[in-house]
Amino acid sequence: MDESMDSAPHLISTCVAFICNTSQSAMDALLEGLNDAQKSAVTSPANVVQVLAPPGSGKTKTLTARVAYHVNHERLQPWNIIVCTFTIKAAREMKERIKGFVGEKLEAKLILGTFHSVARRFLSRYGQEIGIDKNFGIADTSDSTAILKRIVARHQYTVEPGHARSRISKLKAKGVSADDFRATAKNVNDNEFAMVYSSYQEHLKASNLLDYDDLLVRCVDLLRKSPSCVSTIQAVLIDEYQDTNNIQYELMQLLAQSTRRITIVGDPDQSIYSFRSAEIKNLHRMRTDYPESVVINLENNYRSSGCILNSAMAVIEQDESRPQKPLIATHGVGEPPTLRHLVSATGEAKWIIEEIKRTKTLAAGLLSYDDYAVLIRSSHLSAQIERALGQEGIPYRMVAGTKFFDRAEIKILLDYLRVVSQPEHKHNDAVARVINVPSRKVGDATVKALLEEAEVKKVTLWKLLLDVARGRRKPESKVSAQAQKGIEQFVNVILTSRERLHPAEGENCDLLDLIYHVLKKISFESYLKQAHKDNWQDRWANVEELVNQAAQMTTAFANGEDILDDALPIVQGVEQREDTGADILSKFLANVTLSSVADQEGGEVAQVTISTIHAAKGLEWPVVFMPALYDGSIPHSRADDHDEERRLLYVGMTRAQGLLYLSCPMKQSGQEKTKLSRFISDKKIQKLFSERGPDLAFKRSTIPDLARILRRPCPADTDLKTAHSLLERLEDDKYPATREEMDGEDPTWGASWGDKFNSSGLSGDGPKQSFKRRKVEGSNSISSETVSTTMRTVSGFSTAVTTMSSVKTGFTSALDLGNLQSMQKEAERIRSKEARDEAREGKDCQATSDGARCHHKLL
Ligand SMILES: Nc1ncnc2c1ncn2[C@@H]1O[C@H](COP(=O)(O)OP(=O)(O)OP(=O)(O)O)[C@@H](O)[C@H]1O
Repeated sequence: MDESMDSAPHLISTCVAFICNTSQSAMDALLEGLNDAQKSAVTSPANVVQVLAPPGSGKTKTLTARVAYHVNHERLQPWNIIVCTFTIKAAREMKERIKGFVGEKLEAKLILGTFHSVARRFLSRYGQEIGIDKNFGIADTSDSTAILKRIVARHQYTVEPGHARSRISKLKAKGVSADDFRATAKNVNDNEFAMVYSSYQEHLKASNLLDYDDLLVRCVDLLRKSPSCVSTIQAVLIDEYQDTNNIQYELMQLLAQSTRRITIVGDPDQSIYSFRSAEIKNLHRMRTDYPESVVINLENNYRSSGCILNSAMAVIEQDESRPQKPLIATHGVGEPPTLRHLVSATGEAKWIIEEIKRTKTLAAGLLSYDDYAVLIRSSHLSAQIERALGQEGIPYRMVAGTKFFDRAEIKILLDYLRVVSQPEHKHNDAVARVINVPSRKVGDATVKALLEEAEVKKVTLWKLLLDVARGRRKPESKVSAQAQKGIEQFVNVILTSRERLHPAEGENCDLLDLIYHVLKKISFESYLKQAHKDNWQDRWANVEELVNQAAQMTTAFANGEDILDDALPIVQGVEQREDTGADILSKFLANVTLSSVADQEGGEVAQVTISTIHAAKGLEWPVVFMPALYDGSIPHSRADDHDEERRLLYVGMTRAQGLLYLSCPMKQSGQEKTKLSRFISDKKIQKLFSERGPDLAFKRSTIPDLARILRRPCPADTDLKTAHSLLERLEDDKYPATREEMDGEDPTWGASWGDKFNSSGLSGDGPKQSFKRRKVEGSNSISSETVSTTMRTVSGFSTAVTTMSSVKTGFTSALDLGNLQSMQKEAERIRSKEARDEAREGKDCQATSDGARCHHKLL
């Protein structure tokens, strides 16, 4: 026997051992940092897994690891796995996390995105099965409203177009078509609405448009009719499941129809989208439809300090119909959250800015502006905060405010591109919006008349304009000579651009060249300079940003890469449409229409985030402010479901990792008096909060505790001390905090107490407040001793576990708060005793109110 044959078994066993070791180590890496419950969810052999868990318990982390587990250990092909997220931002974050496990190449092949973008992919590839044209456009909310406005005006219906749009959307979310609705219409109003709904659908169809809801509805139709389109799909995973609506539920079922392999993660306490028809009942429905479901609960919270968690639980536990659930804090107790009263909305905004500056400075590099979020119940509340941030020159980003693709200049350019892309089929509204931008002397009345004429004659506005420009048709309404010329110019812009869209046979469209052509033809930069003298540079920078995005896409397209999230598995027996060179523009437009993420993410400059609470779902920040917590704001005056409003507050509070501030101005910006939100007005709940912002200057444990919660290195003592010298006020004492302090408050609120005293000729560094300045603690601070975080190693992974002397490790309900409070009281008692002792010993510091002097001495 030859020698090599002899060594073969050894070689094979070495290889097997190597492969086993490699896959074992890959498995270890995948499960590293997960707790036992998370691990069992990730590796569960069950077909249907429901991970139900409270905020910050690692649901998204678990879902991500399960995707990686499917790929790395069950050897599923990534293109046979669908992952649906609730927002584009969440999709991006998950992509990033999955990349880390399976590598960039495999990650790119996953079908991962929002329900809408996943549905769009299937419709784009297989839509012909149900008669959907390949290059269908997507009608955004403003397109839908504009269409409905015209339908209502033309037939003199009584329904308000915005209301009609949201009613149609709700019906679609429940899977009720226009015909279904008509069949059940009970009265005159219903009959009228049925007609509006039908006309709207007809208009969309004639224009080859789908609105957001149609993407889901039509995808459901497609997958019902042609299940083979998803015959290759082996696993479906859904994030934020509690906010799925009926149509999304159906879509989930259809996507997973081949193997019924589904993993969902969710939290009923975070269900906050019923206004978008989310069905909290879908959790139970799933258990009925999939009796094989295995439910795994996660109980550890890895995000927030104990105090924050406890206050949030006290809020949610007011809903007595809700089952009690354990939630165990893994971090230290931390600083009690703040519940701050302020005199006015303006004062509240100024106070927020003061607190951002104070805490950021005192944290000596531990916090940056990126770490702060201001979460608001309604978007109009941002105005005061934005102004105050602007005045202080603090950079900020808006989430769910005016999004990049909603900015006027971007909308204009995109409208042009939409018309260039598909002038014949659709986008009457886009044509109408830009025909006179920049001005071509085609007045509103002319545009309106032409639009009506086009709709009545059932031709597109573009076709009508083309005929008018070429002298083939005389419009019914009078068109001035100037307007005629303007129409000709507009038609010329579109036609010359379309030449670039369809270059010579075999050549691809150069998207950049096309965009530059449009910009030049409409002299867009000059137009912006003229129309927006004060901020045209910013607007032009936005345009440049859009061009950058197009450039990236062009490069990817040229390199033959899969641009956008467009890849779908090839299914035998179902024809898959090929891309052509001209498709790049429609893909680009589809992508931007579906984009609803905040702009300028990941920019160089650290920025404070302003977001609605709804849009903050799934996110976390070291420091969170929630202003305007009064009845009417939260619960919102128009909200029917107060339980959902309470959940909203709970979602907001649980976004905070280290510091949480709730605040309530005594007067709204319109000067109406306020009443503290009923969700936090209970005395027992108020006890969980401190009246003022946390003590970061005098209490030695605050910053080290914060650093531990954030898993960041603690700043050096010298840096912390230097930070003190940078601030005039070390504590949250610039504005009065209690009702007593505010009584007799003069109407010039907004100026600080100090300012007011100075201006009234009084000297001193503030009013006579009941609030006592604190003194610097010794290094043997109580809090850091009472709460310590230790690392425990469990089967190859480490988790931070909090141990507290005298209180138990976690808590399961807000009732445990008694413990926390008594602990804090005890800490406070010992601190005062120390201070008294020091005073007796004749030290420089006075025990009560002279902390500031003491502090200067210390420096
Ligand atoms: N086992 C763990 N050990 C340490 N940190 C963890 C663990 N699991 C999750 N985390 C961390 O906890 C934080 C919250 O995780 P994640 O966002 O996945 O929670 P979630 O349950 O999806 O929260 P929410 O419901 O509020 O969106 C993240 O910073 C995450 O990295």
